[in-house]
Amino acid sequence: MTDQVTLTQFIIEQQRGLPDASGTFTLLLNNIVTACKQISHRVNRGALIGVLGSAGSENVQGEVQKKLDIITNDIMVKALDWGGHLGGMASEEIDDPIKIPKQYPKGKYLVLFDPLDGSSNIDINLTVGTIFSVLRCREGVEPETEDFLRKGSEQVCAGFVLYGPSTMLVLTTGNGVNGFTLDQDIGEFILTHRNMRIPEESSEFAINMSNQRFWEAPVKRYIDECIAGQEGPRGKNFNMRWVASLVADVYRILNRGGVFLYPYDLRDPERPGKLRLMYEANPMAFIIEQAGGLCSTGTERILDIKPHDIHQRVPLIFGSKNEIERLISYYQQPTDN
Ligand SMILES: O=P(O)(O)OC[C@H]1O[C@](O)(COP(=O)(O)O)[C@@H](O)[C@@H]1O
Ligand SMILES: [Mg+2]
Ligand SMILES: [Mg+2]
Repeated sequence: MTDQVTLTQFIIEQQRGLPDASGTFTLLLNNIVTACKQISHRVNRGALIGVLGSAGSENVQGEVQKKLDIITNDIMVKALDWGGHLGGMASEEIDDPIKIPKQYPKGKYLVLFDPLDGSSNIDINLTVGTIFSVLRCREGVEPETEDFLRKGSEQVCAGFVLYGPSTMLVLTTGNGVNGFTLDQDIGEFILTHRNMRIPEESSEFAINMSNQRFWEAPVKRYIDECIAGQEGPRGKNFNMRWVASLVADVYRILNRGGVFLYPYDLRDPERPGKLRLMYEANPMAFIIEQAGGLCSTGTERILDIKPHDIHQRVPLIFGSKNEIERLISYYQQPTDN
């Protein structure tokens, strides 16, 4: 007997407290986790098994796909479709919702996922991840696109797996945020980071500075004030980090606080942001809020957005509570641009 708590034990323990729990959710999560272990293995083997590099194709958003974008998407779909707990799925890499094959039973959940987040980093051996969001669906009905288009506040579970120096799972079911580390020797995720909380104060920001000339006034002001440091209006020095893998930037902020911004910018006025609402912003917003942080577009809480498209993009600003409140207040003040 050991004091270690496995992910399965942790989930079963949590479900015991719920009156109408049937065990289906535990099975669903188990299948997601199995897929992520397979992905972890592929990412870790990398060049040894010939999975790096471009696939030479584009996804629905016109982005060049890496081989691993396609491989990880296939792993997720295969691990999830047969179990009888899903009504349907949606993936960053596939235009329309993915139907459950006729021979398999249909269940009461929908899963939306980004199978490989930060994939532009994969060939340079930096941290990447898998992000997922779970919604309820009408049972026994073939879900239409409309059934997926629900506010983030309706998520029943959200999580991400980080393929970094350690493989880690960060998870919320609406009852705080917990982190699990994959013990490669026994193939189990072990609870290592209980009840993760984002520090309310911070002096670290994350933004892609190369877009500076396209930012709107509130973002310019916030970043200028950070950079002005001790001599500026904030009266303290700030540090900057930008991994360009959302999963890694979120994980850092969960641990030591900070602010992440991928704001609306004027590069392409038709494009509302870079990151995708349904399988990037929503699951991360659920996790960030459950850990005591805030998540916004600058003018609206992410979890309150009524979606209109599975692949829609949003401005995304999140992190330590006091800093995000300050940023939101800048958006509320009249400016020149
Ligand atoms: O390259 P940029 O413009 O800095 O964007 C980085 C952002 O794009 C992403 O890589 C988008 O995710 P995908 O790799 O899943 O398309 C985020 O993980 C990251 O925060
Ligand atoms: Mg992504
Ligand atoms: Mg991706």
